[in-house]
Amino acid sequence: MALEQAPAERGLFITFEGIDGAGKSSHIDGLAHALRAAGRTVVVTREPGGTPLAEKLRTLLLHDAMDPLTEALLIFAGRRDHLRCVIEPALARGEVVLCDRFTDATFAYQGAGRGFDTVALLDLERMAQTGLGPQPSPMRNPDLTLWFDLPPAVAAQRLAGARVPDRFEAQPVAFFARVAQGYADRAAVAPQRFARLDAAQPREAVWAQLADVLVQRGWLVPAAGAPA
Ligand SMILES: Nc1ncnc2c1ncn2[C@@H]1O[C@H](COP(=O)(O)OP(=O)(O)O)[C@@H](O)[C@H]1O
Ligand SMILES: Cc1cn([C@H]2C[C@H](O)[C@@H](COP(=O)(O)OP(=O)(O)O)O2)c(=O)[nH]c1=O
Repeated sequence: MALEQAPAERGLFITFEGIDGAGKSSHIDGLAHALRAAGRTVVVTREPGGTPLAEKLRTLLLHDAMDPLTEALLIFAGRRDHLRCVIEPALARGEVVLCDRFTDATFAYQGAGRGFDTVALLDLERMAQTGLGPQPSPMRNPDLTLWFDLPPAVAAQRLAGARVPDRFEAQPVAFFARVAQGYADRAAVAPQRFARLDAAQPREAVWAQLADVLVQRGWLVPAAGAPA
């Protein structure tokens, strides 16, 4: 779908979520390109990571064994640094932040996947995502979460042979079934924020769904002659 300039200029925080292999990374650059073509300044970033400190934590998280609380604390420590150093400043400048995974991944992987206490995660979420600027402000949450929903067996097939698995990707399909349910649970409590994409469709069809979500929100408009 071809897209052209949209009027909105406030900062936008858009996250990409789904189990490993769901197809998130395949579409982030495409959306960045479409938004830039529409006149927006776009920051593409990821979690765990996104700052020098948080990237160091990412390396530890993806490769070193640790207990569940340590894992959760490192994830939120990196997230706060990422929010303070990258995400909040970009949003304050009116830019679009596209982030490959954010807090929903923590509820899905550490909470549903590993069975870590969800109430503790809610506390950590509140602590890490508030008090980020000089003025009191509500907890920072994404404006939109693009949820790439794909059956775990299909994701496993797509990933087989595609790349060397990290500590999370090496988990069995049953783990990803719990993670997928974790995403579904998060989506159920924030239906306005979540947009579910049927990620089992071919790449072009997934992109068409994604672009349509942005068009429906008024953040992109279809170019003249392009399908609405
Ligand atoms: N819609 C699709 N249909 C088939 N294969 C896909 C599709 N989207 C992505 N892939 C492939 O699946 C694998 C995982 O995609 P990727 O975008 O890296 O997923 P993620 O970032 O969610 O882990 C890659 O080999 C990619 O080329
Ligand atoms: C953000 C986040 C990621 N993860 C996991 C999910 C992924 O398996 C892994 C790395 O995420 P990701 O960057 O999506 O990996 P890749 O680019 O290799 O697909 O970290 C968590 O367990 N909790 C979190 O809060």
